[in-house]
Amino acid sequence: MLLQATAGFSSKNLIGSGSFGSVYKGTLDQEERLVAVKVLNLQKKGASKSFLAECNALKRIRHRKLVKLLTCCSGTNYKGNGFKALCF
Ligand SMILES: Nc1ncnc2c1ncn2[C@@H]1O[C@H](COP(=O)(O)OP(=O)(O)OP(=O)(O)O)[C@@H](O)[C@H]1O
Repeated sequence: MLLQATAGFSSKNLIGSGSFGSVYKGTLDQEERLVAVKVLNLQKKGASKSFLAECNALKRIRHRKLVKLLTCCSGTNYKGNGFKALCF
């Protein structure tokens, strides 16, 4: 779903990058909802920890000045490599 939403994590959809990953613009098909998808670079030391910390902190927070965390996604990709992403 996220692969489709971001046109295969295309560089055209890349919004920015931080210490632990890249953020892509995406559109969720069904609702045509515009989202930001942060894909963690699991090669970076501390990326998994950062993912968990961000999930845990943001799932509980609702604030008009903070983007809403829609979902967290953790698993393996089609190559069998770890994949972690946050969807805002
Ligand atoms: N929800 C979002 N909507 C739009 N752009 C975003 C969103 N989240 C992040 N970005 C863009 O992607 C960039 C990278 O974000 P990311 O959260 O990975 O790192 P950061 O918080 O900027 O830096 P660091 O990881 O070093 O603390 C941001 O600087 C911003 O330009």
